Amino acid sequence: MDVRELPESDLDQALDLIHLAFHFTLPDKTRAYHREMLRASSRFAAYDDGQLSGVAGAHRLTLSVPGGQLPCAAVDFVSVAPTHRRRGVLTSMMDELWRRCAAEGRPVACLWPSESAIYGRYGFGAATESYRMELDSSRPLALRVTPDTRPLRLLDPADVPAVLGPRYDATLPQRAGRFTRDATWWRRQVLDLDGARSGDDRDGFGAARVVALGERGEVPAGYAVYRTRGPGENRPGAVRVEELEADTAPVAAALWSYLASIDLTSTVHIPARPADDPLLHLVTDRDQVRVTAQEPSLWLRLVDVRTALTARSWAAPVDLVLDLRDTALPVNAGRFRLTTGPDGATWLPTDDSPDLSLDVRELASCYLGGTPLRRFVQAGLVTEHTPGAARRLDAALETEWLPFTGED
Ligand SMILES: CC(=O)SCCNC(=O)CCNC(=O)[C@H](O)C(C)(C)COP(=O)(O)OP(=O)(O)OC[C@H]1O[C@@H](n2cnc3c(N)ncnc32)[C@H](O)[C@@H]1OP(=O)(O)O
Repeated sequence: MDVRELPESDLDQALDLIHLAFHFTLPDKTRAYHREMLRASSRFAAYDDGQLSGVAGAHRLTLSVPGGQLPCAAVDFVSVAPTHRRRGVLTSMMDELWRRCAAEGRPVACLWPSESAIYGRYGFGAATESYRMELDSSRPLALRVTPDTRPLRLLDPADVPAVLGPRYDATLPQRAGRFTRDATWWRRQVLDLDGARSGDDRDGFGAARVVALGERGEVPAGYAVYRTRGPGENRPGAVRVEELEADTAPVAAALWSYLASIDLTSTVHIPARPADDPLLHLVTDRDQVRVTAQEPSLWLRLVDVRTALTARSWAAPVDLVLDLRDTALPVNAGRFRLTTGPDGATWLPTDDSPDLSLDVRELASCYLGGTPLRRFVQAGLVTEHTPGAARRLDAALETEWLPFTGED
């Protein structure tokens, strides 16, 4: 299997393969959108005797991590021809991904798997979690916090990147697991203004609306991106909240009150919120909000473990020896002393006996401050040789807010 750069001349053939593998029949504008995304990515393909049999691309994104940001390969489009499955094509393409990450200086890679069973073997671990929620808005939303009384206004979608871009950027240090955005990303990925991303298939929900809170001319103290669907024969009118940011609890209270009181709607669908969303505590009647699913969202791979560990900030000092397994990228494996402090961390090879033995996959799951390492000790996946070592490492990894990735 020959894995190499996917040339521009093979883009259409690669799209055919992607749409075949994912069972997609898409309108022309969505195909054109996929083509542009694939063309702009770090793209590569597997050829069997000259025949295209696998394809993958990595978007060149920047991921927020605790205390900073890292260049990230956001893996997408992974497709293997049904005639070539389970012959190691994906494994060969992953090896190409590691080479590209090293060449492009991307210490981390991430993805949303189509199936959770696929990527753990390559050292990816679920690093952020999201809650799917539903709010019953058939009755007034009662809250325990008085909503901020500053005005709400609907933004013209064309103004959103300029008005909300800086506001969104300000959230990056607060929550790990997010991507930096440019104006195109706002327009196409977040707002889907031309319907190309969704292919206009939005389950009856209309165009993106954006409501912002704050005085005109000021950076909004909060905003929500949402869509609405009027009542139908067998279903009530509904609001779908795609993104919501608020500086304070009263700002969040004002935005949720607005979303729960839109005429001709009686349900608010909330597909993805952080597990520590204050909404769950703001409501007077907790039964008014139901968590309908709790699911992993972003899967992370520490491709260059040393760079990743030394790039993030740490909440507490530790001095621990970790015995790290990494079968897909043995260059990371071995015994290392992790020393953290207010000025950062060092990760140095050592012969000292380990306090913890773990796989790079579990380290990735803990890296953004999501799942505590103790959970993996309890699950028998991480070995704690020194009692209390996992608890100490958890204290150092902890972040004020849980990591969250709202977009896929
Ligand atoms: C980020 C994204 O783009 S996610 C999208 C992934 N793509 C899809 O789901 C599209 C449809 N599926 C496909 O194209 C292919 O089946 C792929 C890409 C999932 C797998 O490609 P393959 O070339 O068949 O994988 P490959 O042969 O390298 O398999 C390597 C190992 O992973 C395992 N594996 C592969 N796919 C799966 C799966 N869906 N579930 C569980 N295990 C899997 C194989 O059994 C093999 O295990 P082994 O090493 O123990 O023998």
